[in-house]
Amino acid sequence: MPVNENVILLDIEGTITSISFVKDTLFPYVTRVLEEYIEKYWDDESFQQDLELLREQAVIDSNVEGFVPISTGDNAKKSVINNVLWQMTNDRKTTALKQLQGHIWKDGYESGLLKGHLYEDVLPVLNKLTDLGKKIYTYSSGSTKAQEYLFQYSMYGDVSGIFLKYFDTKMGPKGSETSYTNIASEINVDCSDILFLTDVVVEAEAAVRAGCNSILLVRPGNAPLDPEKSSKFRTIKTLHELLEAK
Ligand SMILES: CSCCC(=O)C(=O)COP(=O)(O)O
Ligand SMILES: [Mg+2]
Repeated sequence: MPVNENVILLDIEGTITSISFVKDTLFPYVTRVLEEYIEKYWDDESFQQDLELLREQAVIDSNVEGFVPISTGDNAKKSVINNVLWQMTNDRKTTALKQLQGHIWKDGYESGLLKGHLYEDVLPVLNKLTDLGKKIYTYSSGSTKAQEYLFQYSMYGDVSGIFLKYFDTKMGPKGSETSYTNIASEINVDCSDILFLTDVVVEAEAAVRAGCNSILLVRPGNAPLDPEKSSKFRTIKTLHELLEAK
């Protein structure tokens, strides 16, 4: 069997989806519609929950350099917009930002403006792995809703059925070992039965510290890997290599 582990846990951006789709399509979409979205949904319960998370995050962030506070009263909407834009400029992976982004992308996917990008090897290989009895999950900084929309409205149609469950930063940050033990206990397997695929060495290292195995993806447009730090890991260019004998 080319892959020993029974669980394949996939990072999204830089692993099965291009970084360019996230940075040049998804993020600019949020920047473009943010003001209109906040005006339209301000009083909705779903947005008020997102706002509560953003306010909680703002308390945590108050000492971060360049922090943009969220105010109450007349300036509240403007301050939320500025806080979100500040977080996005710094590519922060806070659960609060990611939850809001996921909700904003929903409209874009439903209107057909956004189509989730997947590298062409992803579906054939994941289908093959599923046929071999492997269980497929994702773990991304993007919220579980953002992940679900990306697969539901992908460039290949609705492919969400391939994935048994999506995990996000509610499991913990991707550079933290405990996030991987949390995921293992959520799906009731031992870490050693999980193969985590990612483009980021720090994430691979955290997964390995937790007892998982990890392989690095080298996709076009990814940041170059540090040769020394990445040398401990197998690197592959497409998922097809998972099906080849090692
Ligand atoms: C699920 S698509 C949105 C991706 C995103 O917002 C992000 O920050 C990428 O994180 P990843 O952990 O998939 O590299
Ligand atoms: Mg990634």
